[in-house]
Amino acid sequence: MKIQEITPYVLTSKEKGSATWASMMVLVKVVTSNGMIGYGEAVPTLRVNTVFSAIQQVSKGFLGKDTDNIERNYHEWYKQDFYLSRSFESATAVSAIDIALWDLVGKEVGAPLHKLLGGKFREYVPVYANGWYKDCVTPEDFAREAKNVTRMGYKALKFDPFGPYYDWIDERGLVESEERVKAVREAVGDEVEILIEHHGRFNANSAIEIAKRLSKYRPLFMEEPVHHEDIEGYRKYRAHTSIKVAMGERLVSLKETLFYLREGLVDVLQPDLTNIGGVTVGRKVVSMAEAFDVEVAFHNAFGSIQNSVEIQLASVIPNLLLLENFYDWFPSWKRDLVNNGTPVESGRVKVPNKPGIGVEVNEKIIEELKANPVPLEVPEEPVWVVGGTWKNFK
Ligand SMILES: O=C(O)[C@H](O)[C@@H](O)[C@H](O)[C@H](O)CO
Ligand SMILES: [Mg+2]
Repeated sequence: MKIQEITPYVLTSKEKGSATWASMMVLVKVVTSNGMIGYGEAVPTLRVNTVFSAIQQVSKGFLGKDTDNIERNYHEWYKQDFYLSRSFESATAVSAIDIALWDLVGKEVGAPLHKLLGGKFREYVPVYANGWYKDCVTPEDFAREAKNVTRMGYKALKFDPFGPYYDWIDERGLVESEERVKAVREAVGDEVEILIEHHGRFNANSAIEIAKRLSKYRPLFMEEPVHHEDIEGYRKYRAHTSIKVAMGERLVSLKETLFYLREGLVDVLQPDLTNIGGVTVGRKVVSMAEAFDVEVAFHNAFGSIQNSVEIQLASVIPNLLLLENFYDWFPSWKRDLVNNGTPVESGRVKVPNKPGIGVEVNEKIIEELKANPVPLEVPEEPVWVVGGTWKNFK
């Protein structure tokens, strides 16, 4: 099949998601010469505008190509772009198109991705909850909502307990963060896993202090304890802590990932198929992690196409730890965007057997919610913060 049209869409509505960027989706629709349709998804963040135009640019490299040659098509873009390894916009654009191509090939042969990728390793993908702590500030707020998450059947949940602290944290911040984590541990009991999100925002000294205070609550992992590119910070953190480190959502290539694995900086890799290079690069990255004895917990914070394709890849790999899940905290239109939903039951998702990425898109929602890409406002609370938590409680 020849690639005939590639169309990006920005979807948004008044209904708020768990964070500013969680209220949007950047969708890519690919149509072939024989009228088949595949869908992919790109990352929004504050770059909705530039990602939208990156998709238009990257499309020029894919139009007229054959959907049978997914690997070669990716490589062709790698060759053309020159700055791909340095451009988040190009990486997410090519990822979205790649996901749509895998969707198309699955639909063409009538097989779900898991079948094309080696077959199911598991029928159910274990997930952890994120996005559940909107507007939580006090320990009581966190405890109440965490309890609710466990009542919904989740066995693992992630949260960022650090309020507005950035770069460094003082005694007051350490005390407040600890009170929140303690409250959550007490609310969920010993058997539910707690994952601590730092959003890559501390210097190593502060992150190490945090680890000292929080280790006793047995977090499953500490996510992005230091700034993403702070290699020396990661090394220092590793030298002073024994707690597991998770990272990877901002990685944009196979070889960038190799660096973190080979340096021994990561225990749990968190690749995101919507910026690592789609399924084509994503499947290599998770196999490489397997060889390093590193588990995988896919980053999955944006929309229902990302969620669907990640369920497929998560179902086939032996080294899966968990898949991130916002599904229950999506604005409702993100759930409605796909016809056959992927609900979470008892902390896991049943792997769909429908062709391609395993879901069908409801085009009516696209027509209703498509919007012109416009530069986003930059509010005091950064877009990556779960809404209403960028506050101190005392
Ligand atoms: O691991 C993650 O999920 C990310 O770091 C973020 O994507 C956030 O948690 C998100 O900002 C909340 O919407
Ligand atoms: Mg994160």
